[in-house]
Amino acid sequence: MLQLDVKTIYFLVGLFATTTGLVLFALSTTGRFDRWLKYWGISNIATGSGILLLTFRDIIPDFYSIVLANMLAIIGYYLLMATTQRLYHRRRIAVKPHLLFLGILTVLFILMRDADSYYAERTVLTALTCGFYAYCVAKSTLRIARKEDITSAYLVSGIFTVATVVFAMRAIAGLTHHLGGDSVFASGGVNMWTILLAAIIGPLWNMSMLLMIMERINRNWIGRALRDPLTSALNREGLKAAIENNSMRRQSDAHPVTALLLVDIDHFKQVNDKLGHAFGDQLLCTFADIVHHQLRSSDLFARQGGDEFVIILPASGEKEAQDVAERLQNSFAHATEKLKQDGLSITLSIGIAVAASDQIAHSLNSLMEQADSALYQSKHHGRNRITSAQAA
Ligand SMILES: Nc1nc2c(ncn2[C@@H]2O[C@H](COP(=O)(O)OP(=O)(O)OP(=O)(O)O)[C@@H](O)[C@H]2O)c(=O)[nH]1
Repeated sequence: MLQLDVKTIYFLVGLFATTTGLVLFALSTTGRFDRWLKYWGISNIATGSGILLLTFRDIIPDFYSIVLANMLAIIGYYLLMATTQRLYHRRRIAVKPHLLFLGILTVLFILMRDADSYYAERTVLTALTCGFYAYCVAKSTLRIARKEDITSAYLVSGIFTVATVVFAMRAIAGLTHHLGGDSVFASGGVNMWTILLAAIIGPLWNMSMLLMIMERINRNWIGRALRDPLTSALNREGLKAAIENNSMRRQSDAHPVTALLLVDIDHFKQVNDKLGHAFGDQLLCTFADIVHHQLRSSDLFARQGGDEFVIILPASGEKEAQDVAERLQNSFAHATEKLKQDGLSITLSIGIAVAASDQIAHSLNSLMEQADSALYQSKHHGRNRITSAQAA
């Protein structure tokens, strides 16, 4: 019959976290990963070695098996929070308030290095601090899940929510003297349950973090393959893929028509010739920003090539398309006002075509042709115009 005492479980949990951390850290030194992998590796090493040190109680001095052990566990959680914050914000993270929190706790722990007293207080403090960081991880991974539509980030967030609850239980048990004994290795009460849960949660969160990062990288690459790198508008492939997505079909019952706008910047070549290619690039980005601000989340925006763009407005007819076209012309005229000083009058020519929403995926080419003829009419009649295919 297999018999595991609490100390052995602690040892195994510590060993697993430390070795996982060492592997992650070794990988991070290859320079092939962003800094988050280093944080994640060190976080595992710190938490794991803290737990391992705990199991050497009575073998090594109390300072190492109590003060240092608890501090390492807290630092490990802190770095885990830093990892997920870095993943969320991508750039810098706000470290100062957290370092202050960590500093206060360090002082408290050093005041409590007496092995035989303050066991419950120590447990409460460690549980509250680690619980706080686990809560921060749950919150930032939930944000990643929602903002970037990453399913496995929900899993990470769920696991850390459970971890937060486990730490809260431990803190409450410490405060109400229900820890199950006066040592961290007591095999009764909440103490036993929390270490068992930690043994399950540890491997699970490492696995789910890995899944989250893989899914994120995957989405990032797919996103890049379907977008124009300069303006972040969809490219042709991206537009096709988005149309095949059933979002437009879902809306077709309530709103049977979809409008397509083909937009071309007038005299764009003159911008390149007079102000340089880099300025031309900037103008394309300005136009893309204006469009991104004007459109609804269900609308599609793609770059056809050069200075020509496509906008698809699901659940919109002729009238809505005209309104959007006019708004774009006005905003663009406002944004390019200063170019008049350089003798450049940069405007937008637009062609509009409308089709039944449930036909859009099949009739995209013919709709494009209609919008293209309408755009040609806009150019032909002096530019800075909006022409509908029905009128053309
Ligand atoms: N800066 C920059 N220019 C580009 C890019 N792609 C295409 N172009 C330039 O865009 C210009 C488009 O010129 P045309 O198609 O003649 O259009 P236009 O000058 O706007 O003339 P009209 O459409 O007739 O008003 C060309 O000079 C291309 O070299 C790009 O990514 N960046």
